[in-house]
Amino acid sequence: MSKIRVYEYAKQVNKTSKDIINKLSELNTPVSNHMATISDETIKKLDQTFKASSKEQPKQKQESKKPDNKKGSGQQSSKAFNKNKKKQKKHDNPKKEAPKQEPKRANTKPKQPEKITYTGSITVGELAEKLNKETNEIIKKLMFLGVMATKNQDLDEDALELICGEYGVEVEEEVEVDKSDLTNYIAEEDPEKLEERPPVVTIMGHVDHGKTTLLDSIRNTKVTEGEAGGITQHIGAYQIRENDKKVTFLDTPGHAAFTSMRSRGAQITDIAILVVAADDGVMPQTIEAINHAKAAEVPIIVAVNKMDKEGANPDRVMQELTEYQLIPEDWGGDTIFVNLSALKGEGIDDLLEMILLVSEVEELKANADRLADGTVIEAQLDKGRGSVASLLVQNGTLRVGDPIVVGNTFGRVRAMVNDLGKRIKSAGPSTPVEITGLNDVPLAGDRFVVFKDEKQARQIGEMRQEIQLEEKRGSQSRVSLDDLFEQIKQGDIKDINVILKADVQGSVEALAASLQKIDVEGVKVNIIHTGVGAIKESDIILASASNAIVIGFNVRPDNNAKKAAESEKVDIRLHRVIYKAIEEVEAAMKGMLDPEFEEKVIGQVEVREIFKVSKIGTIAGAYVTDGKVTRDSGIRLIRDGVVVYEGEIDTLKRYKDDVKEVAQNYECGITIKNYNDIKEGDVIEAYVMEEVEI
Ligand SMILES: Nc1nc2c(ncn2[C@@H]2O[C@H](COP(=O)(O)OP(=O)(O)OP(=O)(O)O)[C@@H](O)[C@H]2O)c(=O)[nH]1
Repeated sequence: MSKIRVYEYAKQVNKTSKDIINKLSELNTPVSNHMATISDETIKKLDQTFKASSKEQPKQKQESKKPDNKKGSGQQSSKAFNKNKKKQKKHDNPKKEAPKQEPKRANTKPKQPEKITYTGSITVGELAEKLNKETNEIIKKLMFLGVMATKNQDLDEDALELICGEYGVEVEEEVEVDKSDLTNYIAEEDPEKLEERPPVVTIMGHVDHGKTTLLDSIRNTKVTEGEAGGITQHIGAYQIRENDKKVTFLDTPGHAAFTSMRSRGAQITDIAILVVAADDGVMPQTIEAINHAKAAEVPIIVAVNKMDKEGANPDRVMQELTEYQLIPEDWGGDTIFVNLSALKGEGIDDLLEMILLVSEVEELKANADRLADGTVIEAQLDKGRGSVASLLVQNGTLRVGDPIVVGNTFGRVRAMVNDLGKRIKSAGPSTPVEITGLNDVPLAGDRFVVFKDEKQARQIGEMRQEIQLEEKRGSQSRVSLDDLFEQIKQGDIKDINVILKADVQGSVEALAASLQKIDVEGVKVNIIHTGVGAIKESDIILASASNAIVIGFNVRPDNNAKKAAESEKVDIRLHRVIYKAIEEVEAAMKGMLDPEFEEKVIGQVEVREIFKVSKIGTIAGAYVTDGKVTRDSGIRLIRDGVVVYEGEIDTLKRYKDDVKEVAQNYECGITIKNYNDIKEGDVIEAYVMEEVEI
């Protein structure tokens, strides 16, 4: 028998959940609430009490519920009743009708639906409507069940199930299908058709520990061995053959690419090779790599590299790694360690053997006999070929001519090339290929799905493109230090969001603290994310999502981050000196608050006479030769073509009157603020500052 919950049982025997709970505690099998499940044995005991009399139940229920009807469900039935008796006269009192309702009851019952559905969430009021009940009745029932809720409150799943259970109504959440979601178009797997597939391997480890050398070494010894005549083609991954089995290596070493893929929801790695140099031991990026692999729940094989070097100490590496729960089999753990020299090509066979072993244990499977889906490894625009994307087929078989949606792009697979530069017609699971034929360039980590029908692929692709465009349009234009002023002026931003990456934690903290102290007229720096290490694609995605600028201190963006920053239009600022970084942000903020002004000369005045007045200073008796001079204009005093003073007008008079401006061909008296050394023959140039339209 399947599990039954207290409220379900209560419903079966026409009792309240509370009755059942009380009975259960009497039977010494107490339960915590109405949702508790009851065992078969307990059910038997309950049956003895409740089912023995259940034959009489309906009658009993009707009788016992009679008084109730007036308060609770009675209201509901009166509503239903009124609905059924539309022609009934208005002055009819439903209460009076109550006794008459009784036989009619059976007819009104279908009014309560057998099943209700909802999407997302449902309020008490909405539920009442769906159940065809009065809201008050639902609220009361909920109270009785220990749930306090008002009409407009959302009900959680438990409460919803509970109350619908009380009414004997089935409830189901309707999940809205997102038509643009590619995963909806991946057909359900037929387990019968699953077959072993090659593992996909990523090589990770600390800088200079030999990741690239190892990748090259494997490729050189293994690829060319089997496939003579091929010309190595960099498509982001390659495949080798060992003991008649294939292994796929992603050839962007390091965990940056691995993580940026993961941040986009793509999980393509089956096995991580952790390269640790035997002469150097565990280093910061070794630990990062371990954490990334663990977070992705990918099995790790440790490759202790540079064994040929003097000072190589594999035991030390093993010892150090025990701290991170990577314990060799010899020491009672389950981590595979392989000693090798990538440079000399020694130990490579052992490593491959171990990869095949782990992959066997992992039981990696796929179905080649279906439409393909997988992930973009990398993509770019090629001048001659247009959009070129390297894809890893993860399931199914990809064929030339297939209608395909890749991320927000779509098309038909026009040409397909493998890692040896050979044109191929089809590619099965775990195969990396490079394709052309897409209408645009997708991003690394994007998912691809093949469609049967080209029309549908186009439709879905266009829908996805449209959504992406909408998102772009809807999102604020990106902040950049260059146009910060404009955006603040328009009231678009109040805080400047910053993502901070630095080489060491100390710098992160110092820079973050200083940036946060900047306050230019209420506009502040808001640090939304900090981290140590290179600027990664995930930083850019975060910046793009939160309209932030990225500041890198002694670090640089990796390639994926650069590409993403370009496409997402995220402003990256790189610095090597802390105060310069602070200065730049502060200057941009001040710049934005002090709008740019441009000087505009409005007139020329000739000094013709000088009057020295003891209390006032020097007054220039002058004549406006060109334009005009105004009371609030700035002035430049020019003597023999040289600016001798720059300042402001103090007083401007015509005869004895203060005036605001004096026009061309008029005489005036001028004093200059804080300056008395005016001479006959000087020229006063008057100018104003005008705000520049940006
Ligand atoms: N002696 C010796 N040197 C090695 C071995 N493997 C790699 N090296 C050397 O170590 C240096 C770094 O190797 P890479 O393969 O570039 O290291 P990496 O981990 O890819 O470095 P990054 O790409 O900078 O992270 C190079 O000078 C290699 O020649 C090895 O097995 N033995």
